[in-house]
Amino acid sequence: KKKKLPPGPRGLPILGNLHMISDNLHQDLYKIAKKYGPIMTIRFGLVPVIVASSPHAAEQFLKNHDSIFASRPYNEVSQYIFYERRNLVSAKYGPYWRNMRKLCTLHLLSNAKIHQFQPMRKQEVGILANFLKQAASEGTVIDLSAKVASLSANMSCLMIFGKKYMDEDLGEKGFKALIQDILHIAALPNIAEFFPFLRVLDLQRFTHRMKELAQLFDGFLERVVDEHVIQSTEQQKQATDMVDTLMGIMQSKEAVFEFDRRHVKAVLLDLLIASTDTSSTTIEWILTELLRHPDVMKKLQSELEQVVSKNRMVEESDLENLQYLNMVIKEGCRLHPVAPLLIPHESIEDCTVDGFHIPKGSRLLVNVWAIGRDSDTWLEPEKFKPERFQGSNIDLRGQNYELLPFGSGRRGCPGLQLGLTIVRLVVGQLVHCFDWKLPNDMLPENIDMTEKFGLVTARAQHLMAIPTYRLHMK
Ligand code: HEM
Repeated sequence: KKKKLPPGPRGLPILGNLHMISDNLHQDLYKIAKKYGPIMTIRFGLVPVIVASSPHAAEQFLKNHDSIFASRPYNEVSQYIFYERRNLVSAKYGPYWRNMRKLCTLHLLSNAKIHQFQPMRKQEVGILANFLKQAASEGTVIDLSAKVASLSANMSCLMIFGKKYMDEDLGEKGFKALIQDILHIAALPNIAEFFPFLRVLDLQRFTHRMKELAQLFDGFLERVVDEHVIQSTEQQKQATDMVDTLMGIMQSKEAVFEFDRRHVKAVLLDLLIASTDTSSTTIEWILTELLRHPDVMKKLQSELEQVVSKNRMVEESDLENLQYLNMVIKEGCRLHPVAPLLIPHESIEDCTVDGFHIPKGSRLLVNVWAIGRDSDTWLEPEKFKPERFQGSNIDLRGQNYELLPFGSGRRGCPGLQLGLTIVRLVVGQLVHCFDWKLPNDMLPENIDMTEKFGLVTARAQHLMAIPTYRLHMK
């Protein structure tokens, strides 16, 4: 008896459904799923891809069959750039991933570690606020996307490497553009992966670019690690940043698995790439929605006035008391999950989901962008309305399958607590300290909302706005 695969559009010979895919993969899959249903199959070349597009489907894969779908597919980016998959993000499901994940959650992303970097976050957000205060007095238009990206890169560098690195420190294109290059290239369909026999031709010049990026980042990470080795021998310093922590683990030989300099570099690169653009892009989209909805901005400012007062800035200790801010963030993440298809998962054995046969080695994409727009789940899904979370216990930590900006289950984001703290603090501070106006009398409804798809999907156009300082403090 033939096993029943999930339905899907008929593919072309060899190409499969690749011809149906444009620049915004998540949007294309959303449209295709409307016809074929919340669990569907498409083919990228020779590779079967299962797409989950409803809360129920997400729960099936990420909870009920979590251990079967907890692996990651092979890809050339992790092979070339992430030290032959020695990082956490692209490690296969198994003992190596389990040990790595434990190491990261226990030593690098624990609550104690997050707390340790709190003064640094306060200082960096303070520096940005001072810059904006000056710009406000001069009526300058601010490139908010660029400012938030720099803030996030600075916070990531200070936490991971112990110091800030500037764009000039990495290649001609600069630090932030190169991180975006990795995220972009990692998300694009790579012909060499779908048609292994075409690999040698490198038709898209991806392999060439990956090797270039790998060399640039490796040179940079070598320098960072060397600097730390010199400092630790000269000053006997305590572990203060994540490089110190990882070097300490490497030297103590306490890791129960092979852990050498390549592993240290792979984890450092993982943390840098996983933390920088995710946080800044989430903030960028939420600020965009606030500028598009002045009434929501006003309501949030009034909450901030009540809880914090206009006599001081927002502190991290205020965050728990800012209920409306939390609703704004949930609503922003519902409409703009920055990883719209999560990171691809892969099944490690055959299984049956909702009566459909899913063969071993299938790629799984969970379209959380589509789930956030599911009209069976959300009332008026296209509208930005934080009030929909009033009195609701839907949270974004992975227990509620209608809202999964951080994924869920074994491969869910281990940096959730840190990422959420940064997003809440920065959005809260920028809205509390400043009123924001669009340049050239632009109307809120005219803000361009085009997306640029990548592993992290950002605004295609930078967000520009003019601040006015609004606190009573000098
Ligand atoms: C707002 C900020 C962030 C968002 C929205 C976010 C989102 C995500 C998503 C959607 C995944 C994939 C889940 C899956 O495949 O099922 C993920 C994985 C991951 N994230 Fe985050 N993330 C954020 C911040 C961070 C931070 C700050 C760090 C660390 C410093 C981090 C580290 C990781 C790692 C290491 C993984 C891979 C986990 C694994 O494969 O086992 N993330 N994140």
